[in-house]
Amino acid sequence: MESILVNTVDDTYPVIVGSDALKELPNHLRGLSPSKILVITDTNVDKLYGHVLVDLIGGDWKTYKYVIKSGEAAKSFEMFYELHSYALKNELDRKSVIIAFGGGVVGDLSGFVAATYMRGIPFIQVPTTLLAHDSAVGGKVAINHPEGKNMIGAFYQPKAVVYDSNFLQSLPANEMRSGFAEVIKHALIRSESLYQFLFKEIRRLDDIKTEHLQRMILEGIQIKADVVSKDEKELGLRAILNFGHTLGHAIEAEAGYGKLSHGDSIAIGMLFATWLSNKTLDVSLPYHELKLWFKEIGFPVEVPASQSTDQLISRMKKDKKTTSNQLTMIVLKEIGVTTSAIFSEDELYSLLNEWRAEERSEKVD
Ligand SMILES: NC(=O)c1ccc[n+]([C@@H]2O[C@H](COP(=O)([O-])OP(=O)(O)OC[C@H]3O[C@@H](n4cnc5c(N)ncnc54)[C@H](O)[C@@H]3O)[C@@H](O)[C@H]2O)c1
Ligand SMILES: O=C(O)C(=O)C[C@@H](O)[C@H](O)[C@H](O)COP(=O)(O)O
Ligand SMILES: [Zn+2]
Repeated sequence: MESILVNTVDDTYPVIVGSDALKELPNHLRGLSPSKILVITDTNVDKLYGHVLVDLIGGDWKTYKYVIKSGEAAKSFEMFYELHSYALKNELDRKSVIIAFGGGVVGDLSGFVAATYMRGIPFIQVPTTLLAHDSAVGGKVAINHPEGKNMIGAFYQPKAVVYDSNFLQSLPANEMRSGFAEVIKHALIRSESLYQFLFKEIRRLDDIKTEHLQRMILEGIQIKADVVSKDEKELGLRAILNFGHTLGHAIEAEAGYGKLSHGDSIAIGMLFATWLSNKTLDVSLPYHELKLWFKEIGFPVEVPASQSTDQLISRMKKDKKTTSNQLTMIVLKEIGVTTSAIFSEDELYSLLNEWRAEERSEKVD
């Protein structure tokens, strides 16, 4: 078992990682002396593991459980309101603790409820997806708006993250792929050696060796923890964690929440950002190698044909990194080294169109 620390302005918290990490949860709860506990989970996780968590903590503390319908649609204002009503009905107070037990959807939603209930109560992340090696760490909590991803939210750090890799054994293939996109992101922005390792060893996701999985989770979390510890509220450096997300979020929202996974969407976004790096900086990143690898893994590698460049640019304009109509893209100077590039709406429109046209013509050739 490993413990990685995240240092924030107000606090330092551990990310406990490993098989059987879950047994550390009661210790962390004891440290918080909760008056009550609210476990928020989703229908799939509850079916598989609901009893495990309740058996572990239910004897020691008055515990409530709220099960949301699985899927991205739950990151909604309605569900946020519903959870607040449930917490009020059951008289949770300021010493109550929320446990987010699930993937990034449960984590983002529950974290935002914790951030806002009575102006903030403690919460612990117990992630159950590969993607959540990213989402559970760093305190970005949010719900979606039809206009855009994570538009209503906060920076609100958990008291601890307990990441038990045993949960990943039941994760469906498409969800492993979605999480793997964020692992690749962490490598591309911060670690050439992690990228080389992933590229060499991981050609398919249904037979990942345990030690390979452990390595990618640990290094991914270390990268995330390091960036967040240096820039908790995205005043500068943290924006690198958004590599692939400017286009990726636009694609995800345009498809309709839950239609295309977060990871699949940002995989397309990362390909565009890599192409854009080659096009606009004096660099030659292995774009074609990356694209072929993505295809082999099963990622979509193009923007859905039904989405127009117009629609996408209008969504990208609303990205949180945009200021005064200038769109910011995180690009790569080399693998493991990023910089940011600013574009006007028209410039980015032309570049996105050019990339899409090139991809179409390559398919025909
Ligand atoms: N806050 C952040 O920093 C951050 C970072 C990355 C992504 N995100 C957000 O995370 C969300 C995506 O998270 P996700 O990919 O974990 O999605 P998710 O929470 O929807 O989980 C994916 C699916 O897997 C199921 N599942 C979860 N754990 C399981 C398990 N152990 N076994 C079997 N099935 C299981 C879920 O029920 C769901 O159907 C998006 O909303 C994205 O915007 C947030
Ligand atoms: O932690 C961060 O910072 C990230 O950008 C991580 C991303 O993987 C994640 O999808 C995040 O929710 C995106 O944030 P947003 O600010 O673009 O909504
Ligand atoms: Zn992401």
